[in-house]
Amino acid sequence: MFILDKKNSIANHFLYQLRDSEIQKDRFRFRKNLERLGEIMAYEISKSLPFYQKSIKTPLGNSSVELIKYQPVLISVLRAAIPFYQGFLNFFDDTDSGFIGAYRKGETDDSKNIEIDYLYQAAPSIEGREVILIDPMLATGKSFIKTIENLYKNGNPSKIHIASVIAAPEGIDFLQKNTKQSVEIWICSLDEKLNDKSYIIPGLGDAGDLSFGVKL
Ligand SMILES: O=P(O)(O)OC[C@H]1O[C@H](OP(=O)(O)OP(=O)(O)O)[C@H](O)[C@@H]1O
Ligand SMILES: O=c1cc[nH]c(=O)[nH]1
Ligand SMILES: [Mg+2]
Repeated sequence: MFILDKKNSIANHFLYQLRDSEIQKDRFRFRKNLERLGEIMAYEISKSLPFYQKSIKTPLGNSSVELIKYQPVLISVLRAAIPFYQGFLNFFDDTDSGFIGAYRKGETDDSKNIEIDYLYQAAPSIEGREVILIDPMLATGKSFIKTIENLYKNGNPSKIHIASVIAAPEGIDFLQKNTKQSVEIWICSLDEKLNDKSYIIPGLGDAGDLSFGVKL
């Protein structure tokens, strides 16, 4: 598992602004910081992808470069993923994307009752491809598991990456126990625990609501 804030960097500033209960009220800045972390995580994940050598003709001579063989398919779990996903798309600018409409039902009950309503899936073939599942919050892990189960209808991926901003240990555990294929987990920060409503503590609150307003 890769955890971005294990090493100090400018990303700490973006995480700080996302978490701070006053600064996060600036919705534009909140979305922008998610997007910036999406770009940073895309960069980190890119280092793990297969590369091939390509020669280049400059106006003055010849050079060569290593390029990514196949850009990974990006899967965005609506709605909170939209700004974080945009960061990935800024870097993997020519790849295929898929969109999942999922949300946690029964958020006011205790965590065991949380179920995921899976309303919409529009995704390309993922057969033999590397896939990055993108959602800024990894709480119980149920949204990711539901997404993975349904995505297999679109083929067997060569590799699944999970990219999140803040994760709870309970969610990481749930993911590792409930995936038939091993998944590579990339997060910006690992928090303490879930509360009795399955919100991440200390977390940042509700990422979807902070980005777009409270949904009914
Ligand atoms: O790990 P889990 O317990 O499944 O929780 C994480 C999910 O909760 C949030 O979405 P939410 O259901 O609030 O929908 P939203 O994006 O519309 O706000 C978040 O964006 C994840 O999709
Ligand atoms: O803490 C949490 C848990 C799920 N979804 C969020 O937006 N925040
Ligand atoms: Mg939400």
